[in-house]
Amino acid sequence: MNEKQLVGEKAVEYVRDGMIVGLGTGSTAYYAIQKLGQLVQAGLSIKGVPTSVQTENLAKELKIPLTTFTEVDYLDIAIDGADEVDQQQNLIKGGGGALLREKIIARAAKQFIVIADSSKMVNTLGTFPLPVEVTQFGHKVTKSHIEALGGKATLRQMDGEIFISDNGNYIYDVKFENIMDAKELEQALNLIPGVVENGLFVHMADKVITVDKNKQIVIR
Ligand SMILES: O=C[C@H](O)[C@H](O)[C@H](O)COP(=O)(O)O
Repeated sequence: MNEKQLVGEKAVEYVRDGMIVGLGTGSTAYYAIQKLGQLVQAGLSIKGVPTSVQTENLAKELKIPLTTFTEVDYLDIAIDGADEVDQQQNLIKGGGGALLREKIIARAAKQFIVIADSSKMVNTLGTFPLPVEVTQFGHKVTKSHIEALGGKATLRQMDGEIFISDNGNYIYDVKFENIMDAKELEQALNLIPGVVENGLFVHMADKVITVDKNKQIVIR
């Protein structure tokens, strides 16, 4: 079993009957959702809230019942991947472009469980360019304000076109040298008009499930 599957399936052990479950996005969350699909087929009763259209489609294929924030105002648990996890369990997320819905869902969850293979564990955040979701309107001006904070911003492209998020926004991937104060940067970015959200998740993870050098699961 690969590391992503190991951590993804481990996280599902925290899901109990009757829970409202935030369903993450990406190649690690995929394994958690697959496992949840199997458990639902075997009789587990849950309702999922997907963090992206991609995950919504996957959950529908697997016949996982879904709900929305018009019906619920909190979640019991959310399970999601990360692009980087530092030693304080702060995260960079959004490599798949789902950061906005992911952050709303993580914040609404009583328990936020992060699943990360060993390649995601870092001392300091910032090797992975930080995704910043911005409105299309005025995005070049917004970019210059983002870069004034010290990073180099690149407008995300996909298949030769500008990438558009599930919320209809653009994403800039911003390379900072080292992110020394994640909380300060998270707040400074979100104060810029035109920035909708950024991929820094500070003090949000309740548990990180990863794998050590001996391929043993580590929960911290
Ligand atoms: O927008 C995408 C999400 O933040 C993902 O959780 C993150 O990019 C990690 O994805 P993966 O598990 O595919 O590495």
